[in-house]
Amino acid sequence: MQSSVSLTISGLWIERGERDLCKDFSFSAQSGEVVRILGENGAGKSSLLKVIVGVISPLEGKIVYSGEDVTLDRNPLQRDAIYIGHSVGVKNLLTVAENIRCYCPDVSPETLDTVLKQLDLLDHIDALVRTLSAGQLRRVALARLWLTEKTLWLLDEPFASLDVGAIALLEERIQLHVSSGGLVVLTTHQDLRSLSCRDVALLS
Ligand SMILES: Nc1ncnc2c1ncn2[C@@H]1O[C@H](COP(=O)(O)OP(=O)(O)OP(=O)(O)O)[C@@H](O)[C@H]1O
Repeated sequence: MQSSVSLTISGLWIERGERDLCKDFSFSAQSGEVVRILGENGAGKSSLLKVIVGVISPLEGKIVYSGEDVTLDRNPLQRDAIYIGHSVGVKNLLTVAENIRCYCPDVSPETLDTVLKQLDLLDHIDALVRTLSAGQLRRVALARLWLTEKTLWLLDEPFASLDVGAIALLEERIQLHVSSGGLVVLTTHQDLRSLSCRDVALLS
């Protein structure tokens, strides 16, 4: 994991489906922080994360990652980042283990077992992910999050579909990640129990 990172967004303007989102939006964050993007349904929170990771392009604005202008080329940021969106990014025709190995090819069988056990997925290790529940699918994405050693976590509604135990586990892991130099930008409509975040509001 890279030791210290920062993200600065200035003058951002996103247009989606002829709607203006985040007009003249700016924020800055650095290693050690959890930034929670707040806003009503449709305010543009998911769109903002997609812009940061480079899935969609803004109309205007500047994105600087760890001192480097990445507005036109998000590669330096993408190398350090993991983005988990609403659809969690699993391949339906692969098993749980195969899905995780797609992203983490070097994971040892022991480490994989340990993480799947923590997430209560060990009994499903050879199950096709299309046979899993919504919460279990999200747990597969969390296994990926634990195992890929990325500094910048971009998480869109990461607590969705999780039960109380998994929410507590995720809050704990996020806290641990930022304590060891990570940076987390997330969206959630969920009340968080133990996680301290800095709130950044997106006005619609
Ligand atoms: N693929 C798309 N094409 C056109 N417009 C889109 C697309 N995706 C989202 N939008 C529009 O962009 C706006 C912002 O959507 P976005 O998903 O970013 O909001 P959000 O704040 O994450 O909402 P929620 O809290 O409901 O998840 C909405 O008006 C939505 O209709």
